[in-house]
Amino acid sequence: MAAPIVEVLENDTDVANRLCDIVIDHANKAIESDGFFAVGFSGGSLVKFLCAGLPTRKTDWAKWRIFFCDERHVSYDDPECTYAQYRKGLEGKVTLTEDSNIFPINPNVSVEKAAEEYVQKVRKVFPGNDLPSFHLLLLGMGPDGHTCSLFPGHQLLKETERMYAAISDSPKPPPCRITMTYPVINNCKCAIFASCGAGKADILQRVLEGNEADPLPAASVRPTKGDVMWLLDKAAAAKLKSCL
Ligand SMILES: O=C1O[C@H](COP(=O)(O)O)[C@@H](O)[C@H](O)[C@H]1O
Repeated sequence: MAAPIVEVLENDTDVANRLCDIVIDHANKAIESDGFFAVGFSGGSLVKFLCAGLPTRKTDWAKWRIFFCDERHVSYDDPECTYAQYRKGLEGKVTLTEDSNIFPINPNVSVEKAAEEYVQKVRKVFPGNDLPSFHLLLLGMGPDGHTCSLFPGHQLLKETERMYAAISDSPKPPPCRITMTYPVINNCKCAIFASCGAGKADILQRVLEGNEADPLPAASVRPTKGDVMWLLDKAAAAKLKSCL
């Protein structure tokens, strides 16, 4: 298991640019070697970072297979819907076709059923693989150390079987979501976190340097055969001893 790679950039614009450059590089290499690019998108600040820069770069969007690392169980017209946020941000710039190159959850069934259905969608893109290995997961981290919809102290941190699970008691609203779990997260080829702002500084220090006995959710993202990278702005990195 490789140690996390940490890059500190001047500000959030530089983080977004660097992130988009790296994503496109991974995408084009995966398309060349495997014929498709399986990527997990997160919500929150990642939406703005990716929508700003991805459309200006060259890639074959038809070969992308965009899944969600987590998603809120709300209708597509709800402003909390991550899928809708990406659609809005990329509209008119990138051709996104539902269940062809982008895979939303089904909000019209129960959250448990939506998680089960989503596993089937993932399986279709990785036929024959018991545990898919995404080319890239793009992750955010909340100020409590959560990533995806895996929250500190939640029982889903112990999930070992299902690759996506439902959560109905998310401490951050909305309460009902579906989320990737560690078995599939830590089977990815590469995971990249992008975190910006002074509000993340304390928790980042704990996640990256805390060596805690009961690690925060973001600290448990350690792909067994892949890399984990952190792209930070100076404000978020301000309390890292290794960056002083
Ligand atoms: O609720 C969520 O929050 C996390 C972190 O968001 P951020 O805005 O603090 O970067 C996000 O990664 C996740 O996808 C989302 O559902």
